[in-house]
Amino acid sequence: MHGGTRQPPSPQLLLQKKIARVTQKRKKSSAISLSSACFRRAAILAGHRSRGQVRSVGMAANSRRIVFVTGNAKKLEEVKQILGAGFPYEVVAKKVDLPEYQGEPDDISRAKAREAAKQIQGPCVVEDTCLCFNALGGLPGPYIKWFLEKIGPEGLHRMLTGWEDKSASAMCTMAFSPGGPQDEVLLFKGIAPGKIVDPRGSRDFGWDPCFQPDGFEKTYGEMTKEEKHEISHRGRAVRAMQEHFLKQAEQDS
Ligand SMILES: O=c1nc[nH]c2c1ncn2[C@H]1C[C@H](O)[C@@H](COP(=O)(O)OP(=O)(O)OP(=O)(O)O)O1
Ligand SMILES: [Mg+2]
Repeated sequence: MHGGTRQPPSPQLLLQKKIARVTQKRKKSSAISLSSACFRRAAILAGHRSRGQVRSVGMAANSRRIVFVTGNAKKLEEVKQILGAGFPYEVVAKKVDLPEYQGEPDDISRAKAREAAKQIQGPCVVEDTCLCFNALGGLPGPYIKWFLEKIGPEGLHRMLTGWEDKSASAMCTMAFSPGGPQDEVLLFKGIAPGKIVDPRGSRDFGWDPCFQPDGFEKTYGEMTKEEKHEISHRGRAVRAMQEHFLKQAEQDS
């Protein structure tokens, strides 16, 4: 790099600019709400609905909401924080205890989104979180919830006693269903590499105290929320989803 060269704008900054642009455009055109346009577009893209049919996906034409279906209040809090005030949707939570499916993460997220859409009778977003220990071939992976519940963050750390490799990755898969049982579910993934450590920091949220992301000396539990969201599995996945809907909104407006 030559002296004085400016750093390229961060992905967050670019995203904020896009949000501002789209929000501005929407203010100018009151013909159709942004989210409605996004959801309709997603349904069309999914290939199962023609332009004429998409209103039946269950999204009111003037709605500006994304229904996020989860049984976990902490996830909801984080998703809202990551989307931020600039996001032109209201995130509406629907607390449903969805089944804990087995299998590969993508299949689990798709099944979860379809089930959620069936239960709420309309388009929605769900997410599934995995914590994968490399020494264990990716386990506990999608089954982390039960491991955490039974043995806590200390136990997760102790599971790797006897293994030199403490590396792990946190993975969040956001899944959007346009609403219909046959509709294609769109997936947005975020992965954060790191390692499993003796727990440190806040015990507020799940396995946060025993996961230390690569490049940091702090665990998620020791980070501020802003620090965590900048690099976390969820931060990455939510921003990928946000980008997608904003791009669609820009094309639609
Ligand atoms: O950023 C995180 N930091 C620490 N712990 C976390 C995080 N994100 C999820 N977790 C925990 C919650 C649950 O014990 C398991 C994932 O299981 P997962 O099925 O995806 O979540 P859940 O059943 O609590 O909520 P949902 O109703 O959305 O399925 O890891
Ligand atoms: Mg769950």
